[in-house]
Amino acid sequence: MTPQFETVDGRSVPAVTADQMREVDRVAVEEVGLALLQMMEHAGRNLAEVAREVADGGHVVVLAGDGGNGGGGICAARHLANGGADVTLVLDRDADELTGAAARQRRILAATDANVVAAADATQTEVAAAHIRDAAVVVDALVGYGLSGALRGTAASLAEATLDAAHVVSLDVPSGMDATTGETPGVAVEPDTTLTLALPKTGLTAATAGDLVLADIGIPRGVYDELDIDYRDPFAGARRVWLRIR
Ligand SMILES: NC(=O)C1=CN([C@@H]2O[C@H](COP(=O)(O)OP(=O)(O)OC[C@H]3O[C@@H](n4cnc5c(N)ncnc54)[C@H](O)[C@@H]3O)[C@@H](O)[C@H]2O)[C@H](O)CC1
Ligand SMILES: [K+]
Repeated sequence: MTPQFETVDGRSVPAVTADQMREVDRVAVEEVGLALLQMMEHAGRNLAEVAREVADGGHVVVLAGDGGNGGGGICAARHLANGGADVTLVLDRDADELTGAAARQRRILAATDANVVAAADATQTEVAAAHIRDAAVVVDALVGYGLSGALRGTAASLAEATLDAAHVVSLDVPSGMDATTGETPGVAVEPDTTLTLALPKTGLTAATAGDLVLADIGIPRGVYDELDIDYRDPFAGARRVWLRIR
């Protein structure tokens, strides 16, 4: 049965599959003119605020992959560093292997004093695991709704290391979980908090998502109307709202 989502004051919020969310992104960019980096900035800012609240001055470790999810995580690392937080970015590959928006975010981050670990080999993955163990909060931005099959390689090792972390905040969905079905074909992050973007994903459950927060990334209602998604603004002027899952 598909879970039902509502705000804490009882407003129902529709859930979308990964394919529907890809369509939302496509219409937002191609037909409405929003840029991916605009939406990502709102994602990263919201994520940084949530991580900062949990960290309460402690060390924040941001795990990032090469897709849109990783780009949002790297953007959050910048906002955390700008605000004076003690932040380490852990990449699941060499920095020069990043592409697209993630590479752009990495380039901008270089102008901050954030610490960066590229977990491209076993030694660096062990360094990253030690950071994860010592962190007040770990931000999981390895993979979002673009997951394909069981989590592999360094991303899988880093996800495994988060299972002992003090507090994990996942971006959009827990990495390793299928955003549409909620299935975990291999290792998956088990977050305390999930910050999901624009609309909740159908695979999120109370058991897998932890506390669920919905972040506004600036998508106008015309995008949802175009796709016949029954959207009633859940934010009421706030940047993010807590959701209940039934
Ligand atoms: N409007 C929005 O919703 C926005 C969403 N954002 C975030 O972007 C992701 C979706 O981005 P996409 O690039 O399509 O995919 P992902 O980042 O989720 O994943 C691609 C990334 O993951 C690697 N990967 C895939 N499967 C595996 C696997 N089994 N093992 C290891 N690695 C895997 C793949 O190689 C790529 O590197 C969405 O969830 C949001 O979080 C934007 O940030 C803002 C706009
Ligand atoms: K994630």
